[in-house]
Amino acid sequence: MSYFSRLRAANIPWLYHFTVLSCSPFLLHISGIRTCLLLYMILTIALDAEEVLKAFQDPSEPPLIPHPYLPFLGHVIGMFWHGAKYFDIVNRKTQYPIFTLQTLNARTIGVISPQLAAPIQRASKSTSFYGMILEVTKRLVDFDEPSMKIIRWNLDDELGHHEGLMNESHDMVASVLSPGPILNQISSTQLEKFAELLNTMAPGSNLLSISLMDFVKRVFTIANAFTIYGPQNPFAMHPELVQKFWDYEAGMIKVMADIVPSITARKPWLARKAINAALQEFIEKEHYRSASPLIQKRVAINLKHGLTTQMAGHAELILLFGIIGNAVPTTFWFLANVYSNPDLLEQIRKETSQAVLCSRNSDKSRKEKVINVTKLKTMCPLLVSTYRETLRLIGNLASVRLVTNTHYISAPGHPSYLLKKGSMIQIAAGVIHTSESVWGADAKTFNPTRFISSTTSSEQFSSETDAGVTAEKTATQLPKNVPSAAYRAFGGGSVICPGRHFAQSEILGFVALCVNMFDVTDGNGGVIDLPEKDDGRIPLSVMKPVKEPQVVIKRREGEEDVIWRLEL
Ligand code: HEM
Repeated sequence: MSYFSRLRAANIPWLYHFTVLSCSPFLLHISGIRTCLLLYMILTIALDAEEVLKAFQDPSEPPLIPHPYLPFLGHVIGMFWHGAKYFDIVNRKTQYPIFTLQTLNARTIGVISPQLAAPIQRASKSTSFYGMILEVTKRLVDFDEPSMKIIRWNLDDELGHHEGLMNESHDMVASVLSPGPILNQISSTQLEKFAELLNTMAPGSNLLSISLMDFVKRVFTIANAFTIYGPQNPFAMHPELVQKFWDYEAGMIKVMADIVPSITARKPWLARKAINAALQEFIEKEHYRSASPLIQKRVAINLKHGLTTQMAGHAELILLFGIIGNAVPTTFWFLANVYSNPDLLEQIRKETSQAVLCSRNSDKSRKEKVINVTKLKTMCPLLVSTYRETLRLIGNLASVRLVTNTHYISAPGHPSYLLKKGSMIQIAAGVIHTSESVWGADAKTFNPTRFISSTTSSEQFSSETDAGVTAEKTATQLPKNVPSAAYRAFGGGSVICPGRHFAQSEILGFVALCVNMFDVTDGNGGVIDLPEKDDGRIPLSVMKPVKEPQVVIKRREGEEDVIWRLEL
């Protein structure tokens, strides 16, 4: 199709333009014609520009969807207004597997098809994750320009080798958090810390009245800080920072907007200042020397490449967010899904009892129960499947990539698509996770058995530990016929979340411990209501609830004096 035919076919009111142009000389004076034509030109450019861009687009590019009322700005406002839901809104109208949105002077490519997501996340040589997130990170943690220069150096191997701070740090994090002895050691410390904290939270017949989210926040922040950052971590040295971290987390978008944040985002901005100061102290006083290998190596890399102690401290803020920012809301939803459904709770209690070992403590005065997390992964398919299903329905964080080299992608059943250098890609996890064509007619509903396979030979979900024990039913990575790129809770490709193995152990262990230790009810002793998901925010992590439920937590009857432990 020639450019001319494409222009003719575009959604442009040619008759209106022709009428205005041909009638204005007869209706207006010379000076009036000039003003009129000027106004007309501005209006035309403004209103039809995206249609013209669409007509001149390379036919192999993902089709451009012009905004119906407000070119250049309309889609940007839509994304801010509707958050991750915006791709769903656009997709419902167009049903394209991949499309382009003009966002100011840039192009955002929305990917709705998991078949096309697969080659995109594989093309790590022509796309960049860091190219998209570094500017956001700079604003989030308050990096200065000299640090950004160090961080940006050879970011995507553009100098032909794999050196540089980000490359070294990425490879180190991926290696330390991969299945193996270091990860096992970190996970074991974390599980022991969870048990130590929970044993003291609602002891004996005491009742703990608390917001369910605050309960998870408190335990996860203290335990993760201890496990990853060591006994002299900033939260142990300054306990008031636990609340401040979450004050910051709640206002990250406002801080990131960076419009006089000391006024427009005062609470999160002040909270960040306090945490950053404590992180700087953590580096300057060398408290990281007693932290996990992950932090010891990370700080060493950052200092070696020339970050100041202050900036090396700031750098930890983004990792802290990576460690607890997703794990906390995920655990909240996992608990909410289980405690709001008495049948599921009963089944999970029964199933996890297989992984509980009973004994007596050293002086034989109290009963001790130990939950083995390796057994949870291999013998408790319902627990594992509920975890994965929980993540499927709350994981709407788009995988973002910047196209660094113009290239084609292809996938079975689709034409080849041209992705041009400079375009920003967003693989729309939220849309893919709830697509009926991918997950079946019940795609939008919670089905805790979705990831259970009835065959004994199916792929085991547990990858990091010895999966010697097989159950009759096993939790599978994916239900039959669902392509692997359709499960996007942890992203995909070379930057797939390196913390996913750690997250799985800590979350399965924590939830199994809670269901075995506690009854969790609403204020009147009844079953808690499942809160509504807030899917209208710009997501930086998995979805949050619209309202955080208040709950009452107490030890299960007959179990009041048991000492609980978790082991890997
Ligand atoms: C349920 C919990 C978690 C979820 C849902 C989650 C999700 C994600 C997602 C979606 C990404 C982006 C990947 C992409 O765009 O392809 C990511 C990256 C990352 N996550 Fe996680 N995450 C979780 C827990 C953790 C934990 C516990 C850690 C650390 C111990 C961690 C460390 C990281 C890091 C360092 C990255 C950046 C990867 C890179 O630079 O290559 N995450 N995570």
